[in-house]
Amino acid sequence: MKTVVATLLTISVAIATTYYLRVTKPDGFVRSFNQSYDYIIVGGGAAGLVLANRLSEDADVTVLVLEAGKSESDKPIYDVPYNAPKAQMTEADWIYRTVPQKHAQWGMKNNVGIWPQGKGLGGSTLLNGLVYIRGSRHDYDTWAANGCEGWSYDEILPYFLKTEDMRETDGFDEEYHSRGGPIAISDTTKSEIADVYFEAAKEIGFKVHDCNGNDGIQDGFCRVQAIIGEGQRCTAARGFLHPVLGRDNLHVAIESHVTKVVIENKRAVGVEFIQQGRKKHAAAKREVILTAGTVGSAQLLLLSGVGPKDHLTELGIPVVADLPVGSTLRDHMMFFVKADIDKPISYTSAKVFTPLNWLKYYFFGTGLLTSNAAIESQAFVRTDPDSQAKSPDIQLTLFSTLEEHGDSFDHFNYKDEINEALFRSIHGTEVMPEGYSIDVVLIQPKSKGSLRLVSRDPFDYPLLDPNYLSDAEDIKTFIRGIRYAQKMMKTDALKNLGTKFREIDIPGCREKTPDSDEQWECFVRHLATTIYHPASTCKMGALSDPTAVVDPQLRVKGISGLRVADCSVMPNLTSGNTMAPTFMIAEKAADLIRGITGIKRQKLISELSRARKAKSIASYWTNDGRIFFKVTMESAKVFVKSYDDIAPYVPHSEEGGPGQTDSFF
Ligand SMILES: Cc1cc2nc3c(=O)[nH]c(=O)nc-3n(C[C@H](O)[C@H](O)[C@H](O)COP(=O)(O)OP(=O)(O)OC[C@H]3O[C@@H](n4cnc5c(N)ncnc54)[C@H](O)[C@@H]3O)c2cc1C
Repeated sequence: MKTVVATLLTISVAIATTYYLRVTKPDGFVRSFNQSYDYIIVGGGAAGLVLANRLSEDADVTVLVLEAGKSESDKPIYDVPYNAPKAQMTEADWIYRTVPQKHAQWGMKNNVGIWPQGKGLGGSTLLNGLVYIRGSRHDYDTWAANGCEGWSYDEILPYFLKTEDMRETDGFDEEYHSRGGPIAISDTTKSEIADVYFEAAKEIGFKVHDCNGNDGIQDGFCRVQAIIGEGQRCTAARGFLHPVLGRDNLHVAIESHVTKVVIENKRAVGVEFIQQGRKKHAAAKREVILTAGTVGSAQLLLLSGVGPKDHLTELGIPVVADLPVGSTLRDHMMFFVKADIDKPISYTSAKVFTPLNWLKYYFFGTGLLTSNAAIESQAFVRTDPDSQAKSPDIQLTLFSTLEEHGDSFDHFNYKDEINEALFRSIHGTEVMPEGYSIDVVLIQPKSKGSLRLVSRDPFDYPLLDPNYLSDAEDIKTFIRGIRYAQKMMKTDALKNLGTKFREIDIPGCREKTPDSDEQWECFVRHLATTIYHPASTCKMGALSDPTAVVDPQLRVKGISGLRVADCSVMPNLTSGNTMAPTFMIAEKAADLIRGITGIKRQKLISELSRARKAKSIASYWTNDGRIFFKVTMESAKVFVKSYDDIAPYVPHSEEGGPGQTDSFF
């Protein structure tokens, strides 16, 4: 009897300890403050926590992070990858809304769409779809060509690598992936249906590869990589903050809503914020860094007198700097096409949310709950055969389920009759149907919108007008994307699963000819929604660029001691989801702030030392005045500014001398 009790006791203690270790997180948040800090970071989201970690590496500087939301440490539910959609519309979501849209969202109540954005430590990494995709070489080379010096693909790739802790070993290419960074990246789960997508992709001629590798040329088909480690979501808080909460020089304050940047004589000297109903102030000795996201950072600049003169004057806000804050809002949109199948191999809530899967998740980090909402594969396509486009314009994301948002109908603000038409036959059934969804995403939208204040009250949500589908080109691209999705569904591989296209039957489009472009346009204008990637409200550009708010060092033009370093600075949307690029922006920002001109230099030094060991450089070539070299033993593509840097390591017998070019690119 004693042995049985002892065994049961030991098992219980083991279970309790495992559970505790997996679901509890450190706490280290301050409610009392110093008078001043070297750096004040506004917003503890994806970007803010990168900066908190990197800037506080230097023990001599003091850093304060102010986050409006709570810590997520008491909400383990955010960590479960399959729960991603359920984290929306909770207290970790600002639940913004768009203004009524003229050209889109016709199927939504008052043409108003809901815009989730994360609130709490981790920001939108608390509730996002976990997809880790960097965008294309062309995105960044275009940024650089348009005046953002230092932001070309070759220059920013090392910052992607710096963030990453790649957990996969299969096909791991060290030129494009690395281990040991703060954010765990794993391949998503691989259901039986995911294998079939690959067959389908090959059938229609997609190149199957790593969309985060391949020299930044995304075109093709790939598994989805996601911010998952040990089966759990690796939020920015888990990756960047928790390991450094013990640093004495880093203070993190939650439930601290920043209401204004204090700017004196064109210099940011501190911030005002409200914590638990009390107004507080913190002074910045060096810089205030805004990382409050695309909505929050722009809103704060406007409240602080930085923005379009007319708009500020209208609201009675004294103008500190006349800049086009909020004038170039952009967002990606998505549209789902769905198919039923007759094999029981897709995800359904009934199959996923079982007691056994919860046990597997909590104790072993395995099972269906570790799937990021059934998002398993993706394709990047240049759909326009006539265009000279250098990168894809459509992303197809394959969800191995028919359920978009768990079992909720409310996420998109669709009218009741639309909800009925779209979801009743999926969620309102006793046996949930099997199938898959192809999410067609417009990754290079031409439509451009705006963000404006509604009042001087910092707690009033701003007017968010993405102006979706106002550019007719966007509709054409969407329809071409839908045709690709149809093409995939018609492959033998997917037909063999019994693929049956799920007809869309919604009021407003019934009179259109079935499957005509006109009918698809009608569907898209009614049903397409945000895919939650608003960006570009504080656009980066050359000092001379009248559309830019920050310069390529991310400094707000005309104001010293103030930077913006989050998703809002993107000059243009990247081709894919925006979290990985935001991590990269913040990694680079940390170095810009610290005066490090780029880890390109560090990488160069280590590559040169490898070359020294290898005794030679195998080959080199030039491109746009830059010199690239390969060492003999390992393939390492690095560029240097001058031939002199590599000359000592180039053997005399080697072909090519100064000035010789090679058409490698
Ligand atoms: C539902 C959803 C799904 C998504 N899915 C994906 C995906 O699968 N893959 C992907 O790559 N990207 C995805 N994204 C986008 C991605 O998460 C964001 O682009 C990224 O997190 C932006 O980082 P950020 O630092 O700019 O802003 P955020 O991460 O949103 O952080 C901003 C932080 O600032 C805080 N803040 C705002 N205002 C104030 C204030 N006045 N005072 C103090 N704090 C403030 C906020 O509370 C928040 O914590 C998704 C986003 C959402 C919302």
